[in-house]
Amino acid sequence: MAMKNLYWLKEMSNNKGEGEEEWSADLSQLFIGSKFASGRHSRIYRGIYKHIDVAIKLVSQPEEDEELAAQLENHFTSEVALLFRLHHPNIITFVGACKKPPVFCIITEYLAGGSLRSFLQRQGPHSLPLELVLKLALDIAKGMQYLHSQGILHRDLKSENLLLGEDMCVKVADFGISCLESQIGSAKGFTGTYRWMAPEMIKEKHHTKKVDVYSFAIVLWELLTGLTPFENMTPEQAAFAVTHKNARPPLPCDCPWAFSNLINKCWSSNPKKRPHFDEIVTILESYIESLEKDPEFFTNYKPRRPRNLVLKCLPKCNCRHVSSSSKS
Ligand SMILES: Nc1ncnc2c1ncn2[C@@H]1O[C@H](COP(=O)(O)OP(=O)(O)OP(=O)(O)O)[C@@H](O)[C@H]1O
Repeated sequence: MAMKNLYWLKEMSNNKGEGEEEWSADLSQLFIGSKFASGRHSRIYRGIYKHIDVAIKLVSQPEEDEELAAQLENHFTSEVALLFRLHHPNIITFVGACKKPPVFCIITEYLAGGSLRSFLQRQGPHSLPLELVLKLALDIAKGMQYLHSQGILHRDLKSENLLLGEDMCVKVADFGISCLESQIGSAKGFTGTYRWMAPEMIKEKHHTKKVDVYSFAIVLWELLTGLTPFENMTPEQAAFAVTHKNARPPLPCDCPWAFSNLINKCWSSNPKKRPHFDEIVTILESYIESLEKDPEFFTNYKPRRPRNLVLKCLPKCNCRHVSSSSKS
């Protein structure tokens, strides 16, 4: 599928008329089918583009709200520019786009499994086998590792924006509020989703790639529990609890150490303490390898103590001894 799309994309970009962008789709080759989903400002249709099964996101600009219309146009332009340059098995494949105001459309591959959120809702709480949690988490982490390697922040990572393809392969989608690391502005007036949003972003402070690592922790929690984060709160109450009470969704009491350890690091309130996706991918791959060797891995796993913690635990007299002897 990805190869096919790349081929068409290349062909499309070789035959552009005046005023058309490299990514412009040939609308005479597009067949729009029925609507199957909606976003806050969009409707998503199934369709066929040059014999490929596609999803078509149609965004209509509201005539009565100029500010919102301008914002939606910005999101569209930035989403297309970013999608156009991304090629990875865990990132949704871009097919083409069309900008004919007041209608904008983005055409991507169609992912029959729908969103991870709806999949988790269908499965019910606490029902995914840990092997599957690991596989899905690794797919997401690999997609995010690639995105960050391209200098891009997603900024709206959540189970609704993760889509399931064949063989339960997860792909990261919806780059409407993503941006280049080199162009991060303030998070003021941000339209991301509070339940998944890092505290520094809720506070509209300076933010980094690490906001995606925080959101990844919440998604990992969703995979383990099948629940909605901060379910009994409104999004605003959740934002308040996260920023002022350092609240996080409760980990299940039977949550294996291997996961709670990783989640606690990833949603740390200090962004610098959150690992990079390179490290997360390595950790998840090591878990998969260990699980293959030892089916009891999750029961037997004990986190290694950091070295400075061992020093802190030494009896005081030993510490004094160490410091006095090093002085002399
Ligand atoms: N390529 C696709 N294949 C299958 N389903 C899709 C695809 N694209 C979108 N969807 C479905 O449509 C929903 C909304 O898509 P998307 O998040 O891209 O729209 P949006 O307008 O950006 O939404 P919002 O602004 O509310 O986040 C997804 O959660 C998913 O269920």
